[in-house]
Amino acid sequence: MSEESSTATATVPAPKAPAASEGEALLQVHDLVKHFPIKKGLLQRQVGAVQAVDGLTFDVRQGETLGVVGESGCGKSTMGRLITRLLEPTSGKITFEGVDISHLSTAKMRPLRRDIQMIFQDPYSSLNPRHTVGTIVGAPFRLQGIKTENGTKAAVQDLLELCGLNPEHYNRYPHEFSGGQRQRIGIARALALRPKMIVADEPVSALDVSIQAQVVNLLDDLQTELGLTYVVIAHDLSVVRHVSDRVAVMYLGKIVEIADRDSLYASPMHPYTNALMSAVPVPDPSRKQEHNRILLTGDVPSPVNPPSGCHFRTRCWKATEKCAEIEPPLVALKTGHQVACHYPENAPTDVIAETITVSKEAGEAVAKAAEAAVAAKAEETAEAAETAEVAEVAAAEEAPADAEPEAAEAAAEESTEAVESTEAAESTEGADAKGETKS
Ligand SMILES: Nc1ncnc2c1ncn2[C@@H]1O[C@H](COP(=O)(O)OP(=O)(O)OP(=O)(O)O)[C@@H](O)[C@H]1O
Repeated sequence: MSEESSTATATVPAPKAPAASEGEALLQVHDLVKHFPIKKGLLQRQVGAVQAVDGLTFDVRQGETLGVVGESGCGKSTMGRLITRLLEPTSGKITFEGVDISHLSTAKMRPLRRDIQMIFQDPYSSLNPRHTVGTIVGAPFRLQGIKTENGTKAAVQDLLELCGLNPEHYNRYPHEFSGGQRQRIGIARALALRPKMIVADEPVSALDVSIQAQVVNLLDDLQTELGLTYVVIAHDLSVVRHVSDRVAVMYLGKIVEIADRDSLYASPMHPYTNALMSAVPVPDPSRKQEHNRILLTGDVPSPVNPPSGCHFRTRCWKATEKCAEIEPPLVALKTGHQVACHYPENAPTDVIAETITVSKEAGEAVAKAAEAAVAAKAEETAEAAETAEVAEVAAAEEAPADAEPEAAEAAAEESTEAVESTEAAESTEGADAKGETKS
């Protein structure tokens, strides 16, 4: 970094002292679930749910980059929006620096928005075309009511410089920039309040390959310079390999494998991870012979009605009856290497026998719990159906809007989500089109 820019960055608020030391968990996620309700009919009764995220448990350590990979629709973006609290979780716990943020209200989340920021995939739709770069990057200061030493303009120009943009372009509009430059503007905006953690959802997939490397390198440099913690969501395994310290592989709302990058790439244990890895092209023709390509058949099943047991079993060449009956728990087969599979590959042989016993016991416990849950659910559904019927009759006879408690509740839930999501989008001033359409 030039002398000029290092002097300049001094006007931006100084980074807050990290509360967690190196290697300690900054973010802890426990059994996180997000089910989007599917509603039908005049009364908008819930007839099912998209199980986008279905029980995620993981940590993000101070200063590391956790890469999250998986096919389209497996719940990566939903996970990202949950941990930045752009979405309200259905259940589970999210702890940031020891504080439970799972169900914090919009007002209580506001100060925390300074610490957790998001970079969106599409630099074309995440920047307001009617605002100048100065307004876009300066928005977080305005929204949080922060006064900077030499004024917002100087702070914004420092941020532009930090992200490799010309500070003179302060008054330009997004359409005057290329895709890579726009993503840099998005990064500058995310950095404005010196966050501790940044969730980057497919930060380079909308960019040309030549530009991708520049943006990845910029993220790398900023991490070193500012001590940032990243969660990088991507479907490109080479990008994830380059940026990550640890990698989590997701399939249909669940983490199927999580490990240190080198361990995961050298000896992937879950058949799904193996299949993903084998799909990466090998540039060296002499190594092509030994490269066994695993072709996955079919599509990812619908998250509305996922397969029983192991979600991957319908596409897995190793699946047996056991996989349909018992959901494999995520267990550590090596230090720092967890996998959820009854028949893991590349696992140390001494731990396999042990794991099989553990997973059998855990599986039995899960099966028992599932049976109990099904019985409880059946009872609950019967009760709910009865209540709904009574409400429907009352609705038909008297005041229709007031007499449908379920629908009213669901609407309230949805509007809370919409408010949350709008507020969050505001905090970054990012009109993220995907979020707007989905939420
Ligand atoms: N607001 C929503 N309402 C209903 N379903 C949703 C909503 N948001 C996401 N989904 C569904 O949840 C599932 C997971 O979506 P998500 O976008 O998290 O997956 P992804 O792995 O990020 O995929 P992609 O890489 O294509 O964005 C999908 O089936 C999607 O259709």
